[in-house]
Order: sequence, then C-alpha cells, then structure tokens
Amino acid sequence: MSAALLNRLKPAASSAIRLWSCRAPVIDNRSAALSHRRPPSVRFYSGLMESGAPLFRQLFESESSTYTYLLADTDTREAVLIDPVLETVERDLKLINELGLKLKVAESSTYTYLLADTDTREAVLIDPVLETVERDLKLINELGLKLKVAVNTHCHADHITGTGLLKKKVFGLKSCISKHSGAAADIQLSEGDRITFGKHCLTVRETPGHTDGCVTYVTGDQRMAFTGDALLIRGCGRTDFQQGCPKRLYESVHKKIFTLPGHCFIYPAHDYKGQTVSTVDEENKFNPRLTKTLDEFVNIMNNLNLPKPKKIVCNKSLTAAAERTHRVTL
Ligand SMILES: N[C@@H](CCC(=O)N[C@@H](CSS)C(=O)NCC(=O)O)C(=O)O
Repeated sequence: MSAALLNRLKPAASSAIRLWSCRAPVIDNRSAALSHRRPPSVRFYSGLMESGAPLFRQLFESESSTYTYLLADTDTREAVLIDPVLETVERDLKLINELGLKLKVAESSTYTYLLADTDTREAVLIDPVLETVERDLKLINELGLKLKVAVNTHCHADHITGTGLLKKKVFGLKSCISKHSGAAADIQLSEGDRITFGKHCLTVRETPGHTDGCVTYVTGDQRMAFTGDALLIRGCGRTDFQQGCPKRLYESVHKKIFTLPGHCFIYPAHDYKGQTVSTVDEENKFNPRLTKTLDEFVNIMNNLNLPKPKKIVCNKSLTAAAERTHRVTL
C-alpha cells in the first residue's frame, strides 16, 4: 500500500471501505443477516486477493451484529481497524498480534490528563483512551505513581475506551463518571463530589449540554479546570447528537466555568488546531461562540454542519451503548 493511499485511509474510515471495495472480492453478508444465523467470527479473504492487495479480514461481534474490518499493508504491516467493538477488542488485538501487524492509532485529537500527589504518589487519569493506555501506564510507572482513579468527563466513544482496559491492568483502580451519563462505573459522580489523591482533590461541576452527563473537574485550588468537551479553546462541544442541547451548554459554561477565577487554566478534552491551554478570562473575552447572547449561540450551534468526529463514527458499539442507558460499564 502506498503512503498516499495510507494517508487517504487515515482521516476517514468510512471512505476506506469504498476505496477498497473496488479491488476486494464481493462479500455477501445478506444471508447471515436475513437468516439471523451467526456468521463465523473471522472470515479470511486474503487468498482471493490479487497480489499487492491489502490483507483483509472481516470480524463479527454477535451482540450488536456489528462487523469490524481489519485492513493491512502486507509489506509495512501497518493495519487499520474499522469499527472496533468493545466486546471483541481483545480478540481483534490477538489476531493483529498473531498476524504480526502494527495497528495505526485511530486519531481523535483527544487529551488525557495525569495528575498526582508528589508525596503519596497517588495519581488520577482523566479520560484515558484505549490506544494510549500502554504509553500512559509506562509514564505512570516511570514516575513511580500509584494510579488510583480513572475519571471520565463524559460518555462518548472517543474518551471512555481506556478505562476498562486500565481496570484489567491496574489492581484496585476505580472508574468514575457522572451519574447522569448512563454509564455504569465504580463511582457515580454528582455536583460537588470530590475525588482525592493524596492531599489534592478534583471537584465535580456538572456541565451538561454536549451530553447530559458532561462534567468539569476543578482542582481544589481552582487553578486548573478539565472541561471535557463542554468548553474547548475558542470553541465548545458540538450539540447536534447524543443528548446535545445548546441552551444547556451555554448555561453550563456561563454558570459553572466562567464563574471560576479568571486565572484558572482551562484544559479541554480536544483541540483540532494544536492549542493546549487557555484560561477562564481568555475564553470569557475571546471565545467566538460563548461571548454571544444565548439566542446567537443557539443559532451558531444549530448551524455548525460539522463532519462526524472520527472515533464516534469508528466505534458503533460504544456509540450505540452510549445512547442506551446503563449499557456502558467502566
Ligand atoms: N472539526 C472536528 C470535528 C470533530 C468533532 O466533532 N469534535 C467534537 C468533539 S468529539 S464528539 C466537537 O464537539 N467539536 C466541536 C467543534 O467545534 O469542532 C474535526 O476536525 O474532526
């Protein structure tokens, strides 16, 4: 596979299917779907491929009847997974290892934050992501920290994926998310709750609007706020799917974030322009959406016309689970 082709695959997994389908053999899934018979969990087609064609596997998750597709360059071994499903991630990773492939990281421009008490070494991870769990654990080990809690800002498929895997790898680790998120976790959080690590803490401020269960975590000294997707730098979370509501978001930001001290640093869950940090004062003055009136804000949010975010599209199972209450377990 050429570098140009790989680059074309990376930004949009759905177009990858179209791209490959002209060269791959025809696959007829209809019989399995119509007869409700369970298809084999892994199908092999590589023998039918013309030379130079990518390695291709169709994988199936029976609970949600979702197909995951594995595509790889047989020379570089670089691989892409389309629609990985939570329940079958371990099986798919095993196959990728068996075939000696290197999974390219799905890009969601998501930030994970690590905070720790330097005396007790107790640590907290905010929004750990599946693809970077190993990197984050390595850092935690290198720094001699004890990971105590994995806290999640909200239940979206581009944020919550790492917590389950971390719980398998770190004995005693607790998961946290808002009680309004619809997800099950060890600790269900509400407004004003505190997550302690050593002498430090994070306080929960409920900031719904992007989703019902969005929260902002504020350090005890109010110097830092981890705003998730509620407030982004010079932007904010979209409100056009999965419980989004512009009016709620506007109120959340004005009442719960802009009331923090002006010097409080804002650390968002995403940035698409390379920005890393802002402050309450800065966003209060320069945020092009949230400095508007409520009506203007609602109008802006209802006309963003954004493309679907990458990992939300790529992970049908988690997205569907996020839409059904109490299906995601962290
Ligand atoms: N422009 C982005 C679009 C990705 C996107 O929709 N991001 C979400 C957070 S993940 S649900 C969002 O709320 N974005 C707000 C915005 O104004 O972008 C891209 O480059 O993919």
